[in-house]
Amino acid sequence: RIRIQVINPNTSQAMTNTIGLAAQAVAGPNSEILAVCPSEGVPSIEGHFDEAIAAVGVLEQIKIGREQGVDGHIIACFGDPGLMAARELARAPVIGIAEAAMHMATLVSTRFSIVTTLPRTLIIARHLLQLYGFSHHCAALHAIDLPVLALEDGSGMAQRKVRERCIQAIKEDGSGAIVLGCGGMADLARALTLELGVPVIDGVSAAVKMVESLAALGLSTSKHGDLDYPETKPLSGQFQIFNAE
Ligand SMILES: NC(=O)NC1=NC(=O)NC1=O
Repeated sequence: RIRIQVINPNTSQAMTNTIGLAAQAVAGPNSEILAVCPSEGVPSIEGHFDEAIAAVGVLEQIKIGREQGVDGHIIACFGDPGLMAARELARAPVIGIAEAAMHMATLVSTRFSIVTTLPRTLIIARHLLQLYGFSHHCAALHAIDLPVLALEDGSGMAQRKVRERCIQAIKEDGSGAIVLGCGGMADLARALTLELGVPVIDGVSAAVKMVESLAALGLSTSKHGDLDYPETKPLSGQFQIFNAE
């Protein structure tokens, strides 16, 4: 049996639920999903400032998961906030949903489009494309121009906008697949794939299957080199929780 910790880096319980259900829907019979979010932080992540705040909460959850002995961690925000820091802290694999969705998209298409939330977050997706080496795979990036939490307001407006943007991207971008650029869109991928007839990829479910694959292969985060545990030093104030026991 493996246990996968799925971290919603923002503090919105509704989005944590959406993300947890999407992870549960694809989890294998041997996998247990632990959906969590930071106890304090930012209700939604919509820029560099929010990401910096959220990263501390992600690291706190990574530490808790490590103490619980989880077999993998997922950072369920499209900016993959704190990913490399989390890999230093973790022993088990740590997968960000942006990297997971991008990797999957390259396996089923030559070029993909990204549909995300606010236009100002497009630069974060662009930075990740460069960091992961996928810039030339991404045909275009689109934003529905709604805040992240519009996905949880029950109106269906954000979901309709995502669908419209996907249809437009398929018509205009010359890409073969769509990557959904928000953890809160995780529940939309399967229906959109069926309706639109192209792979619409959610990073939460992609990451769950990647963690299961890594566990099955006996692979975990390398501690040889720059992802070794952080250097030991006396952390102060709110960060004392990270001091080695
Ligand atoms: N591009 C995004 O919408 N990023 C996100 N902000 C959140 O709070 N969750 C996400 O996935």
